[in-house]
Amino acid sequence: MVKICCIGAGYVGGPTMAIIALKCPSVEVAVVDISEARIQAWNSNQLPIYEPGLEEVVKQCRGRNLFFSSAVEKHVSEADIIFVSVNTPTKTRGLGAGKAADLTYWESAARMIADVSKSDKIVVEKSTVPVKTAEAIEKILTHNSKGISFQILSNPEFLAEGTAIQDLLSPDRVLIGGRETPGGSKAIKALKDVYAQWVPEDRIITTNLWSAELSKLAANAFLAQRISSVNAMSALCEATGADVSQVSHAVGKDTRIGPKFLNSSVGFGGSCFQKDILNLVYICECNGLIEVANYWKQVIKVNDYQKSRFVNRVVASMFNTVSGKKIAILGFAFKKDTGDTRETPAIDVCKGLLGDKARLSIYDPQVTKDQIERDLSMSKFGWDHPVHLQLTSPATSEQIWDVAVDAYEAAKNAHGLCILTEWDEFRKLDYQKIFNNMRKPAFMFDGRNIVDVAKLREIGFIVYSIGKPLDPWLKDMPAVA
Ligand SMILES: NC(=O)C1=CN([C@@H]2O[C@H](COP(=O)(O)OP(=O)(O)OC[C@H]3O[C@@H](n4cnc5c(N)ncnc54)[C@H](O)[C@@H]3O)[C@@H](O)[C@H]2O)C=CC1
Ligand SMILES: O=C(O)[C@H]1O[C@H](OP(=O)(O)OP(=O)(O)OC[C@H]2O[C@@H](n3ccc(=O)[nH]c3=O)[C@H](O)[C@@H]2O)[C@H](O)[C@@H](O)[C@@H]1O
Repeated sequence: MVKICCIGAGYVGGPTMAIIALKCPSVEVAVVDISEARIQAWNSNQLPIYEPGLEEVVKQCRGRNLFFSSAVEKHVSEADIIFVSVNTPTKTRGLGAGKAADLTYWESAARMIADVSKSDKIVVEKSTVPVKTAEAIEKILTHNSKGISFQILSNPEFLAEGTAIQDLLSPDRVLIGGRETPGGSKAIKALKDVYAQWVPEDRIITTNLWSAELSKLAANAFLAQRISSVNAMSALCEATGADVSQVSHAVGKDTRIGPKFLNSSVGFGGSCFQKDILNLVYICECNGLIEVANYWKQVIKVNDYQKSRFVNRVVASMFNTVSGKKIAILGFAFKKDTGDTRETPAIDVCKGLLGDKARLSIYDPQVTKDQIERDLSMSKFGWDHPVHLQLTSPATSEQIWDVAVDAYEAAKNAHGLCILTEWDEFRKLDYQKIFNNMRKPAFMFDGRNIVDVAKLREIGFIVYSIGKPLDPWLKDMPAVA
């Protein structure tokens, strides 16, 4: 029986291994983590992450051929194939701080694999890593290898949160990179055999190691670039009276461009886009490719611009001050159908409004108060470390934000309402009821373009919706970041 061990029981390790266990009943899969709490949660009825469809898959396989354990060394030493899916945060100190990937967790996992292995292993990079990481990992593994053979493969993950199960069951492609040697080819075949249990052969792409590592960074950079492109257009739409949804639709009809990923928003969030582009920028700089680095840097600059543009719109519309005013924040997760808040644009928007002394009432169907508290007190990039190693600054004594049980409570007596996540339930709210219980004039700032602007204006709201023709009220308000 093939034994697989995955180091890192997170958003990638957990769901990916659950699907492998589901589709390969003859493979034994152990998912291990240094965080005891996370492993306990995976073994409980309250999984540590929210992902539609995940619970059913875990329940079906857990205890059969899927195991969650904190006995890291035991499972690593017994495995034939070891996936490494640990955090690869942005460095906060030293060389490359603010850009380069911090490979501390990866390196410690690799050293541990080298220490405890007694038989040949295939080690799979599942985490997103800088191109050429495999070379460094190989050195760590083969130094002191006691005659054991290690084959390194790059098998980056392309799942998106909220649709992880679907993405894993029916991936656009599975990418496997390996050494162009007989040993490398054998390892690639072994991993390919696992995926081939459910992924059609023509969707399993094999490449050399460096192409696989770089393709992952490139894919995320291209995706984020599309969002920054449409968001840049949204600012121009507001200035000219064009409607960004109409522009996206018209542009996306070109089959060479395609309709996906063209929704204008308050900015992209999530654990990877920014981190991976910063990493790409750093790699370009290290290779002396300054123009290329600057090109990709601009994707992040536009994203930051979009978030501050939104905050400025809110403040400028409300007579240039939100001091002491209650503002409802609907949605805190970085996208719908996930409880994940890593790099969510809501953090920057909330911090921007709190900086102008607003009082916030936050509601998100999947994000807890504790999480919001951590996010609003955490330093930049602090979140991307195992939970027990995260540093937060002490909460402010004067708490100027709170969490509401639902959207109606959040909006009660509020001056304004900001939609920051596109949860389906926000489309179906009784906006007349919300309007009746708000201060007047009542403002709606839709950062996700999900409300019916005409209907809300009919009710009496002053509406700002990203990239849409401006409300007459907003036309005279200077709000460019
Ligand atoms: N979240 C996502 O949607 C995607 C993430 N990725 C990449 O996958 C990697 C992992 O991301 P997530 O799963 O989101 O992170 P995560 O933070 O949810 O999970 C990482 C886990 O690794 C554990 N860990 C860290 N060092 C360890 C060690 N030495 N031994 C055992 N466990 C250790 C942590 O405790 C944590 O539970 C990152 O490189 C990320 O860029 C790639 C595609 C999608
Ligand atoms: O490497 C990763 O971590 C993953 O990053 C993204 O997945 P994810 O961040 O989970 O979610 P996306 O659906 O890509 O959304 C990212 C952000 O962009 C925003 N977005 C997305 C699409 C769009 O049209 N407009 C837009 O603003 C979302 O609201 C969200 O804040 C990629 O889609 C995955 O392929 C990749 O594996």
